[in-house]
Amino acid sequence: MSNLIPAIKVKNLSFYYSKSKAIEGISMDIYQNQVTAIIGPSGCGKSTFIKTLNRISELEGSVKVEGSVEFLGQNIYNSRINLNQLRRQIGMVFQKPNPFSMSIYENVAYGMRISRRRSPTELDEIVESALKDAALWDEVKDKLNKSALGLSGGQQQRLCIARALAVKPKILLMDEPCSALDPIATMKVEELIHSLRSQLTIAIVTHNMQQATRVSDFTAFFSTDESRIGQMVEFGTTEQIFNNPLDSRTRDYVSGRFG
Ligand SMILES: Nc1ncnc2c1ncn2[C@@H]1O[C@H](COP(=O)(O)OP(=O)(O)OP(=O)(O)O)[C@@H](O)[C@H]1O
Repeated sequence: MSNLIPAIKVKNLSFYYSKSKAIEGISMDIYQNQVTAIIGPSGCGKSTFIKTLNRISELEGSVKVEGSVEFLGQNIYNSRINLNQLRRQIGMVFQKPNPFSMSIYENVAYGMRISRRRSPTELDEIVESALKDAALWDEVKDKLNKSALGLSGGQQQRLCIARALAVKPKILLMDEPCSALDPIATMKVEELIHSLRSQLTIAIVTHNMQQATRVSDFTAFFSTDESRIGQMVEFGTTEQIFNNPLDSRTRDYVSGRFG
């Protein structure tokens, strides 16, 4: 525990969609090379929270953020932050696989083509390595030029993970990455999360409590207050949150009594 280094430090973060406050006063650290799960009942702000960590939440239109998110010693809400660079360093995988309508190869190469010029050999190497890291290489190596839309849902999700990994992010945010997948595809993504931990830091939103216990080292439990605003109730090791929660609301949720 004592060797843990925060990759992201969230301080007193609140987020509003127009004038409506979705989350309030969240403070927590996301530790390097650890998997942190965000769990809680529907509508408590899990997706909103995770999307504030690379400022994807701003794509929702008129939004407001209070508090800070420190990454590499800077508040990412500082006006001088380069958003493209931030989102390369903090990548994201969404609930529904969203491959682009192009070849498998081009999906993975996409982020590198727009960041800087690379030789074809260099691109080939990065694409192969990202597909291997995403545990998809063996299944697609003979059809790299085929459309990504012809892959199964589980393969498409691993392709989206490969696409995110290709630009070498420091952090990977995953918003319910298995909710559209069958149990076998889910197991593959969970194994992948395990193996990626040595390379990067992962924050994952999940509705599935077994999944949180299987894949994460730390867990944050979110809930809403009486005015329906999301807040963090408890943060701890996954072992502690599930076996020895300190707050009665966490206890009720992890034991399946509500949510
Ligand atoms: N684009 C949006 N515009 C306005 N309000 C939104 C928007 N997205 C989410 N909200 C609201 O913000 C609150 C938190 O939603 P959010 O999707 O972050 O919760 P969640 O915990 O991820 O829910 P779920 O588990 O159902 O996905 C909800 O009240 C929701 O209605």
